[in-house]
Amino acid sequence: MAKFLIVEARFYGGLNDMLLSGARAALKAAGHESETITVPGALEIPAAVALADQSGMYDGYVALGVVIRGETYHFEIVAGESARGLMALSMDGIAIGNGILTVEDEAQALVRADPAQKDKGGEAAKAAIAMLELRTRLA
Ligand SMILES: Nc1c(NC[C@H](O)[C@H](O)[C@H](O)CO)[nH]c(=O)[nH]c1=O
Ligand SMILES: CC(=O)[C@@H](O)COP(=O)(O)O
Repeated sequence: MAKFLIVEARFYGGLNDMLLSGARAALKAAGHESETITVPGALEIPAAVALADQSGMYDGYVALGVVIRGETYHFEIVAGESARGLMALSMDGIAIGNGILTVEDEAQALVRADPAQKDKGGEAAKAAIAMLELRTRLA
């Protein structure tokens, strides 16, 4: 059994709840424990993962968030930089699954957050599990 930390940016409560449900279900189905922390937005997720990993308390991480395009360039920053930050941590050997939705509108987010539809929360959890297993095998 491994211990995962779910780091969620609760920008859209109902959508976040759906992502969280899918991620927790996937981790539990694989026999792993999980805890959840909340950060203000997707931009804060990579730093939260880095800080949590310094504690040595967790084996892997699942990043959950919803980024919906608005009127300005900020969407590109939030979507791109949160993904880049997670990728950098992943390249350092930290087992992470990226479940940050980057979508045009709430309808697209709903389909992807829903565990009964695209279940991106569960998908991110399964990716984190797979990367931890890979790291363990290659260690
Ligand atoms: N617009 C969205 C944000 N924006 C907030 C940023 O993530 C960040 O918290 C802020 O810029 C302060 O550093 N965050 C989301 O998760 N989703 C959005 O749609
Ligand atoms: C992704 C965002 O930061 C976005 O929701 C902000 O909206 P806006 O670009 O209209 O300020």
